Amino acid sequence: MPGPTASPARVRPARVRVLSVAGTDPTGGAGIHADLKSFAAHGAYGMAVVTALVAQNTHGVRAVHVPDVAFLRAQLDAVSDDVTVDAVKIGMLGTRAVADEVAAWLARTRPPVVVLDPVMVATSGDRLLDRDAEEAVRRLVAHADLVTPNLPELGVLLGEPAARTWRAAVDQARRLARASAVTVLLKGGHLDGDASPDAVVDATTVVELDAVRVATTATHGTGCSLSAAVAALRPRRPDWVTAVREAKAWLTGAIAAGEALAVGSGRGPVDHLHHAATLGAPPFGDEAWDAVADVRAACDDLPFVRALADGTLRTDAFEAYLHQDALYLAAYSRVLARASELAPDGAAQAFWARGASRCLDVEAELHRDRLDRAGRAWGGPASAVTTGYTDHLLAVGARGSYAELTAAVLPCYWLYADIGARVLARAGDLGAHPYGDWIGTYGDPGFAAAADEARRLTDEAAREVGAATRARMLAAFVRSCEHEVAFFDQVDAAAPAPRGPAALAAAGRAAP
Ligand SMILES: Nc1ncnc2c1ncn2[C@@H]1O[C@H](COP(=O)(O)OP(=O)(O)O)[C@@H](O)[C@H]1O
Ligand SMILES: Cc1ncc(COP(=O)(O)OP(=O)(O)O)c(N)n1
Repeated sequence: MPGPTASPARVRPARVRVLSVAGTDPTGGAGIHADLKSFAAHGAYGMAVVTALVAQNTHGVRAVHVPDVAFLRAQLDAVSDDVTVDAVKIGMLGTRAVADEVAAWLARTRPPVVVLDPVMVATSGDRLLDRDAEEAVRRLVAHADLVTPNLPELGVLLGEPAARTWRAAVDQARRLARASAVTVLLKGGHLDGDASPDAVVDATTVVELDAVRVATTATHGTGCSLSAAVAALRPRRPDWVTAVREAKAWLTGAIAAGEALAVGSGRGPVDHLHHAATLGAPPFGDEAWDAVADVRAACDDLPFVRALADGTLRTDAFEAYLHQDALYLAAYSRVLARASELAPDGAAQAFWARGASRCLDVEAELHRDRLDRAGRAWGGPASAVTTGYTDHLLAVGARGSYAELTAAVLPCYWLYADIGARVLARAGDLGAHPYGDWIGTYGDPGFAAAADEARRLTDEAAREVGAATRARMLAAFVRSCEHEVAFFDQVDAAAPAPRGPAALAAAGRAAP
């Protein structure tokens, strides 16, 4: 019977509400304990229903007690009668009766996201699922959206021997995905070698996620922690691949930090909160802005910026700058499109996509309204400075995470708007100014609002990353600010006028 306090659908919750249905680990490395830490590490509100009480530690399992299924049902119903569940992660089930009870509850309640970690045998070799329950777990796959087997578990789900190679395992995962209409997160932790790849496999596609194997003893509960992280992320991420990629990057960091916890003398747990150094840290934007105080101060004294503001900049120097700006914007548009592709939600995706489109409009305007009218052949190559900047952005886009990319693209919004505001203030009467119409665009409230939103999205992304990624964000931001300054400085406003890109090339400043 629905309880009187069921959450009203119209209230938008501050956090996603994620339920773990799993066994216990009193040393806190696996089972519901690991799941709840993973949920918290990803900003979710965690809940737990216990399927089995397990006396275990970092060396192995000593005893398992499975309470009566009527009590399991009471726990499950107590949650779902009262709380809106945004995602469920299912772990250790223990017995056939438990697996069937959970399947019946899923059929009744139909949670929007169901992740099934088909836990069968702990890495210590201890069984966590009765042999006669394997068929019940196979039936449970039909209720799941994502199933996360390791290599031996995948074999059992198919009723086949475990794959001995990664290729054979991917083939098995594809067959399971097709037969059960489920997405499979195939985990490669049991492979030999230097890599620990995973793959997200559905009926038509295989996306392999590479990772180096961390040399460590801290791998207890890795499978629990990964599936819980994916369940916590999926309601806020556009697809499984995005959620898994993010969860796996986090898990690799958690594994690397695990031994430092010094928990137990066997195979120890991972550090779920390895990114805790960034919890409670100031907003990324505040830290980043302080870090580039020198760079910002240097901007106002650049000959180009001074000459632009006081109107003494030569026309052809200004046009050479605009030509490079047009080339830059074409590449920057692609980088913003990549940010849109990686964005965690629809609003961020739309924001970066609008930015990408706007860059192309501005690039076209530059040619239509200024460069083509100037009558010179502005078709030459990007300068070394422009290429250096765009290569940096494209590299972060190709290799970095969403958070790093937001930090790399932010200076083009924020630092540019900041410099522009001071040029505008120094320029005086724009009607009498030779570049008044251009400088006037620095006061565009639409651009200021876009810069604010880019900063807000970057702060938001920074709140979800660990210390190492935040450091890479800062490095990417500082590097982009340095490129912004070099970009303004590439046309020497004081020297005899360069004749467009050909002159820049002749001076040894253009890209080959
Ligand atoms: N030493 C390691 N270094 C990096 N990643 C690892 C390591 N061991 C396991 N993983 C990762 O941990 C996750 C759990 O993998 P696996 O050990 O295969 O599952 P389970 O814990 O269910 O047996 C996977 O993402 C896997 O790639
Ligand atoms: C209660 C409980 N559930 C699951 C496991 C298995 O954990 P897993 O993440 O698969 O990793 P290992 O600990 O087996 O490496 C468990 N031990 N206890």
